[in-house]
Amino acid sequence: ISCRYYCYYSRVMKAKKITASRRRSLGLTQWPIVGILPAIVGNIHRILDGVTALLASSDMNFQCRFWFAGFRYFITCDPANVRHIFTSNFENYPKGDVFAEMFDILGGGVFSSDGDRWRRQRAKAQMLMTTPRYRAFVARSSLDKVDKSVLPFLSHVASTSDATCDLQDVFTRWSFDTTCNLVFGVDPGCLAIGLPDVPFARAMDDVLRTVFLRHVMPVTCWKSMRWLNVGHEKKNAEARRTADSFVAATIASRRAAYETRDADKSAADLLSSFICDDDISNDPEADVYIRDMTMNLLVAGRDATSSALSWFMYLIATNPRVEKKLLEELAPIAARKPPPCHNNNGSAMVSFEASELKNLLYLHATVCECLRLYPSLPMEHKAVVSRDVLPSGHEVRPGDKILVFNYSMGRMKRVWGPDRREFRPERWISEDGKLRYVPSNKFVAFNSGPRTCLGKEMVLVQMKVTVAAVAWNFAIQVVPGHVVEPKLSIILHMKNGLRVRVARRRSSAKLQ
Ligand code: HEM
Repeated sequence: ISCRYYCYYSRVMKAKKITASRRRSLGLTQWPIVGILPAIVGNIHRILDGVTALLASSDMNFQCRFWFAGFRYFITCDPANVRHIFTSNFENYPKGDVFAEMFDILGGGVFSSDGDRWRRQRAKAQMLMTTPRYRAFVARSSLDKVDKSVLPFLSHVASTSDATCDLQDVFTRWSFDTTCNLVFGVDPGCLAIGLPDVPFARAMDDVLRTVFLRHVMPVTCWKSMRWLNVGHEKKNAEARRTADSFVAATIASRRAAYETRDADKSAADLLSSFICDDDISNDPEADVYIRDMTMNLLVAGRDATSSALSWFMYLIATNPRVEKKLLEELAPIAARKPPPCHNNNGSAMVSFEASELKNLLYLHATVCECLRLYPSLPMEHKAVVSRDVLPSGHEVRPGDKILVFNYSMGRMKRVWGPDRREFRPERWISEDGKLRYVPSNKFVAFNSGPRTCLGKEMVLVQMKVTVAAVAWNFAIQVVPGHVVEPKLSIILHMKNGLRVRVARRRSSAKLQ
């Protein structure tokens, strides 16, 4: 971001009665010509906490612009504005063309499209993802993956001499395999002892890295690089070829299987459902539609889920009080399982069915609390169609960009109270022991309004099945000295991974 950063942020600050000394304490001195650009560049490594501090001091909203490029940004984490932008005046705030271009990997799929196209894609995906058959498939395959991959892998790590691994890498592999299986009905086997290199997974990493760089580079710059086919844009083009050929080959072989009647008629993965759907199959553009839809679900699901799992295990490992309460909640279910081989993984390890975990209040509260503090998508991007005045009193105009900071929302005193920085699942439980209702414009981890995450129910099942089994069977400890901090990315990954020491729990030690 090598530009003069002009903003009328100072006017907003003044309006909000923020003193110059307070601004200086945030490192936000207004310099002549360059404005607060030095502060932004100097804090780029901690941009999420920097923006959070700024939002906390400016009543949860501020506005700024890059004059040289004609960009105006409105930055917010105000629940009233979120309700307005995501729900009450939804039609005025699409994702916009720039977003669709940055995410060109998604084609015209549900995640990046707007208007009627988005509506049709969403309705179709929602219909297929909410059937009892698909829900049962999610529950079954999540448990299967835990039994056959996650527990054996961690057991192997625990038996090695240093017993350490990067848990974030484990969950990214887990998530890729699981999402591929749910979307394509194929498990690429990324999470296996030896951690094999899978070209499709590597290609998806390269593509998403490029999407992030497109968010932080001037548009003309990355577009020129794309045109010249150099740097990360060149790598991206190669990665897209790998990803597209995997998807095209998978669609072609599944279609062939259906045509020769070799296909597994009981398959519940989304690709099979799309191929069997008459509306989609009769469309002359069916393969493009299926390619876009499946690629969108893969991109939407994979990294968000692995990020959530990594932060969950980090929070449990560093909060023994919460870990103990979770194990106490799981203990009666584990006790009901017949000894000595408690489940279908052939070992003495215990795993839990989705149906057994469905009503566990503390487990649910812990997942929500984790996503409050560490939402997998730390910010969201909206365009403005016509002039509007937001509930905060700020005016936005066509051409403005709105960035909603989900990460900051979870850290606002006015939204979550003075203990907002504490990891305290109890805040989700009411005095009468029920789950407390929290509106989605305040808990934005899964978005709010008509574009609410389509994978929400599915991911809650996957997360609970996985974290319950890992926490019950293994004591996870962050390797001393390992620094855990957010990475600069569109997904809230950990910059240095999550280096942990893994030990099998003895039954007698589980509740100590
Ligand atoms: C912990 C995991 C997840 C989190 C925190 C999460 C969060 C979100 C958020 C914040 C959005 C809105 C993004 C935006 O508009 O820019 C979104 C959209 C979406 N998510 Fe998720 N997601 C997760 C997992 C999944 C999974 C596993 C799937 C399905 C495979 C999925 C499918 C979608 C889809 C299709 C959309 C687009 C909805 C639309 O625009 O109408 N998500 N998700």
